Amino acid sequence: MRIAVVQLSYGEGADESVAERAARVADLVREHAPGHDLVVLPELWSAGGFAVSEWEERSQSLEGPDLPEALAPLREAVRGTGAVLHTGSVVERTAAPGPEGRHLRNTSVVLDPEGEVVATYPKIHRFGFGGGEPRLMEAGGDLVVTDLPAPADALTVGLSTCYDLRFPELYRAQVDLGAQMFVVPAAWPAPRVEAWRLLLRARAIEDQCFVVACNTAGEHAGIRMGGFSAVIDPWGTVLAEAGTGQEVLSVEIDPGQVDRARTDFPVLGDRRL
Ligand SMILES: NC(=O)CCC(=O)C(=O)O
Repeated sequence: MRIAVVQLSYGEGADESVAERAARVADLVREHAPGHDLVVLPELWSAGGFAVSEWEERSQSLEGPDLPEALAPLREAVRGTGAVLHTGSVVERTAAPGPEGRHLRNTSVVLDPEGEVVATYPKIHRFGFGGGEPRLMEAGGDLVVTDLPAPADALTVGLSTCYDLRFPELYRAQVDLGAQMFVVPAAWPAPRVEAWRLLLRARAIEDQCFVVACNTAGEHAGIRMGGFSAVIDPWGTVLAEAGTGQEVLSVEIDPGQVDRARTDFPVLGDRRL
């Protein structure tokens, strides 16, 4: 199974519109998706992970048959490449308010090779300590563990987003639902990037899963993003890691490694609840 991790940079076009940024990202998908089974983009690239004041204006509706402005060009880009596309996440605008009365969520969207939506995941743990996401967004309430369509169907995948990484019980719950690989889009800043690198490896080791993690690079809203996207195997070995700029990782993984690791070193069987 070959995976492409597209670590996007906000770079010089930090003030680009949603349409301009989506066109730029679609070009990257068109260029890099061929030859890959799964392509992964980072969290909130169309709205800006920390551009809180722009979230409302840049929010996207996922209701109805047509994809919104940020995702429609990606549908066109992935068609014909043969890859499944994890589009990272968007600021989703819902018609009905959620339990806390808000209309926004941080929602990941996965497209099949025809560009149809096959999975969504509203982020459960909101980052901001009372500001940012907890102030403006509803929290997701459901674990999402799913078998992606072919050709990315070799492993059962658990979806999570950025700050979720700090909550190991989420990942253990996903393992209990069958997860063999965690896909984690992120907008994780540079000052805490060593925590990001460590937690990615910890989740891989403790849950004996592949971790596919796609962070953002560059700077926006005065925050420098951390980069260091990575693909990590179930033993915690880093198979590939990006630097701090825009970069695309292309990594071949052996899906059989999950079952082999869990058989050869059956630590999950020693849990005491
Ligand atoms: N977008 C996020 O969830 C940021 C998380 C973060 O910066 C941290 O956990 O540290």
